Amino acid sequence: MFEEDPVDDLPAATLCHLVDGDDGAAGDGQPDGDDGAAGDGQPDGDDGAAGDETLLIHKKRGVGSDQWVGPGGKVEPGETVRECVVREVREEVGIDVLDPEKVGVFVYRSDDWDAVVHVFRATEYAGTPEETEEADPRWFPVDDLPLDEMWQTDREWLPHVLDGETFRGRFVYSDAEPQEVRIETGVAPSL
Ligand SMILES: CNc1ncnc2c1ncn2[C@@H]1O[C@H](COP(=O)(O)OP(=O)(O)OP(=O)(O)O)[C@@H](O)[C@H]1O
Repeated sequence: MFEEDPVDDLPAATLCHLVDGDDGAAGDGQPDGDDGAAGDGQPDGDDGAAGDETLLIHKKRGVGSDQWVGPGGKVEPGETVRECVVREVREEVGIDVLDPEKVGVFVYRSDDWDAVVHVFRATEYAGTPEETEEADPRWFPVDDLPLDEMWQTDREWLPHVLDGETFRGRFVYSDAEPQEVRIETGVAPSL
């Protein structure tokens, strides 16, 4: 899938999709939010009524600003992708992800930025997500994502990732519109 891309020469970036179920497994030992209020930094969930939720950020700046996206960012020199995703989630929303697992990878090409994006899924974290200069976090039900305000290609792979599947993809954008979309699911997310 990436034969045409000199992936070793592309900048690397990460994304984290934190999934919090209603089984009490995730979180920091505190009760999950129980008032159902959106944007309280707590997943709904310990009343058995809600399904899984995932943490998205409304990005205030940088690539993809003004959209909802998983927390993440660019890999720094000398850093592994796993170290990057842990650092970026801490910087952007103030929590520590404890069990990030790489579940996907995609090559992104556009008019002004190319990258290899490493996608992680996590279910365990410590702390409470908080708004920062970079990001406004909010929990969304996995079956009610704000897809109209996300990268268009997220809809191709994010439901698979939230379902625990792996994927590889290649997305070419021009004028903020996808021109080429290739995806394989159920494959090792190597690179
Ligand atoms: C179809 N294309 C895409 N779909 C979904 N997400 C995408 C993406 N292309 C880039 N991304 C993510 O966008 C962030 C950029 O990084 P960004 O936040 O600008 O970097 P970083 O936090 O290091 O910021 P500074 O450069 O220090 O400002 C980073 O998470 C990266 O994975």
